[in-house]
Amino acid sequence: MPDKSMDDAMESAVGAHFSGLRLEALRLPTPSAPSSPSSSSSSAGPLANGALSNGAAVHANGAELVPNSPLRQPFVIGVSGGTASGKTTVCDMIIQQLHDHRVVLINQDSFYRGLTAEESASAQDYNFDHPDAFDTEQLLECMGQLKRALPVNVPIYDFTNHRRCSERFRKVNASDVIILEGILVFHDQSVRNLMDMKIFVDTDADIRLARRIKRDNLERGRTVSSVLDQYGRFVKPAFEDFVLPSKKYADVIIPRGGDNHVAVDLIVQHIRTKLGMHDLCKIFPNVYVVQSTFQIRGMHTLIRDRDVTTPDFVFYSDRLIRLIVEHGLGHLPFTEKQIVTPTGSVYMGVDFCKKLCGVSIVRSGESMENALRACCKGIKIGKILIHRVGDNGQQLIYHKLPMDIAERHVLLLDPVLGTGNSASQAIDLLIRKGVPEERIIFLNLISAPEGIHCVCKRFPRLKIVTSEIDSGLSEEFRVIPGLGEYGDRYFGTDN
Ligand SMILES: Nc1ncnc2c1ncn2[C@@H]1O[C@H](COP(=O)(O)OP(=O)(O)O)[C@@H](O)[C@H]1O
Ligand SMILES: Nc1ccn([C@@H]2O[C@H](COP(=O)(O)O)[C@@H](O)[C@H]2O)c(=O)n1
Ligand SMILES: [Mg+2]
Repeated sequence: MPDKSMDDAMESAVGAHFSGLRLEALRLPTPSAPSSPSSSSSSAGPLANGALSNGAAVHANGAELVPNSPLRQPFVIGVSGGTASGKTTVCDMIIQQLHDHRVVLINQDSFYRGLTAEESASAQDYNFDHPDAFDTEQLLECMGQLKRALPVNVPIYDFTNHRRCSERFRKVNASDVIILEGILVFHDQSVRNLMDMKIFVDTDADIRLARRIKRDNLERGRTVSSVLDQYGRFVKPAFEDFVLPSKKYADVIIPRGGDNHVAVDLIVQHIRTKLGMHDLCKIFPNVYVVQSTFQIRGMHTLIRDRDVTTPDFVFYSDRLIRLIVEHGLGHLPFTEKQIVTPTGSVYMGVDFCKKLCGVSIVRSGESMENALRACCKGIKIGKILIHRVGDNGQQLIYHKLPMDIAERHVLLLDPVLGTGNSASQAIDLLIRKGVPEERIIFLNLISAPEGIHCVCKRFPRLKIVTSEIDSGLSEEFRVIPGLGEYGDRYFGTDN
C-alpha cells in the first residue's frame, strides 16, 4: 500500500485528532470471525457465549457476587451474639465505615410476634428468648424480597408493650449490603443459608447483664428487678440452649464487641473486597476493577446516558480515565527513595518508574491520552490503528511507537474492551516489537466479559485495569449496557 493511501486511512480514522504519524503497514492473516469497521468495542471475534457461564464462579450459598452487573445480588451479613453483647453497636460501626455502599440493617427483633391481650397480661411469664417468639417465616419472606432487589415493609416492634405497631412499617429499599442482626439469626438453617458472612459478637456475660439492666431500664421501660427475674428464668437458659450452640456457625468471632476496632476494620475491609470483586477477577487474577464508589457510579451514570451533552461526556470520561490511569500506574515497579523535607526530617519514599510509555488504539484510545499526560508529565505516547480493508476480513495495522518501546512498560489505552479482537492484535504487535507481556497494562473504562476472556486467555501475564465489567455483548458485538461508540461521543462526531 503506497504511503499516500496509508496517510489517508490514518487521517480519516483519527479525524481532528490526527497527530502526524510515520506509518508502517503490516498485513495480518484473515481473522476467523467477522469484524466491524470501528473501535474495539465492536470489533471482530466473538467468544462462544458458553465461555462466560462455564467460567462464572458462584458463591458458596449460590448467590453470584457481580457488583457491576444487573444480576448483582446483595452481600448478606448475619450478626449474632447474646443479649446486650454489642450486636447493634457493631452493626452501626460497619454501616458507618461502609459509607460508599448502600447498606441496610434488618433486626430480628422486628419480627417478634406481637403478644395478644391475654399474653400481655402476663408478659413477665413469656419467653422472648425462645426461637418460637419470632415469626421466622415472615423474616425469610422479607429477606427473599430484598435479595431479589425489591423494597420491603419491615414491621416496627415496641419493647415497652411487646406489640407491633399496627399501622406503621419501616420501608427498606434494595441495597448492596444487608445486615441481619439478632440473638437467634444463626439458629434456623434457612436463615443461615441466606448469609454470605456470619459474625458472632462475644462479650462476657457479666458485662452483658450489666448493660442489659441499664438499657432495659432506660429504653425499654423495665424495672431492675424485672430484668433480673427475666434474665434468670429465660434469657440465660435460652442463651445456653440456643444462642451459644449457634456460635459454631460463625465465620468471625468478635471478642469485646464494639470495643474491638481492629476486628471491625478487618470485617469492613473484607466486605469491601467482596463487593468490588467481580467473578471474572477471581478467574483471572490479572484483572483489576477499580474500587466502586458512588462517585464512580455517578460518573458512569452520566457518560452512559445517551442524552448527556458532549462537554459533560468529555468531562466525566476524563475524570474516570484519570482514576484508571492512577490505578494502572500503581502496578508499576518503584525504587525506594529517601528525601529531606523542609523541616529537615528524612522521609522514606519511593521513586516513580521512568521507563514508561502510553500506546493508544486509534481512534477512541486517543481520548485517554490527555488523562495519561495529566498524570505522567512528558510521557511518550505511541499509536496503533487497526484498519479494515474491504469486506473480506483483511486488516491492516499501522503504528507509530517509541523506538525503545521494548525497554519500557506500556500502558495500552482503549476505553472499551468489547470482543477483545482489536486489543489482542495491538498486544500481539507490542510483543512482536519486543515488549514483554508482563510489562503491558491495558487500561479501559468498560470491559465486556467476552473481551476479558479473549485477552486474558491469550495473554495471561498482561494486566487489565477497568472501572466496570458489563453484562456482555449483543448479537452485533456491542457492549451491553455499554455506552455506544465511545470515540464518536468523545470527539463529538456522533451528530
Ligand atoms: N463497647 C461498649 N461499651 C459500653 N457500652 C456499650 C458497648 N457496646 C454496647 N454498649 C451499650 O450496651 C447496650 C447494649 O448494646 P447493643 O449494641 O444494643 O447490644 P445488642 O444489640 O447485642 O443487644 C447499649 O445500651 C449500648 O449502648
Ligand atoms: N418484648 C420483648 C422482646 C424481647 N425482649 C428481649 O430482647 C432481647 C433481644 O434483644 P437484644 O437487643 O438484647 O439482642 C432478648 O433477650 C429478649 O429477652 C424483651 O425483653 N421484651
Ligand atoms: Mg440490639
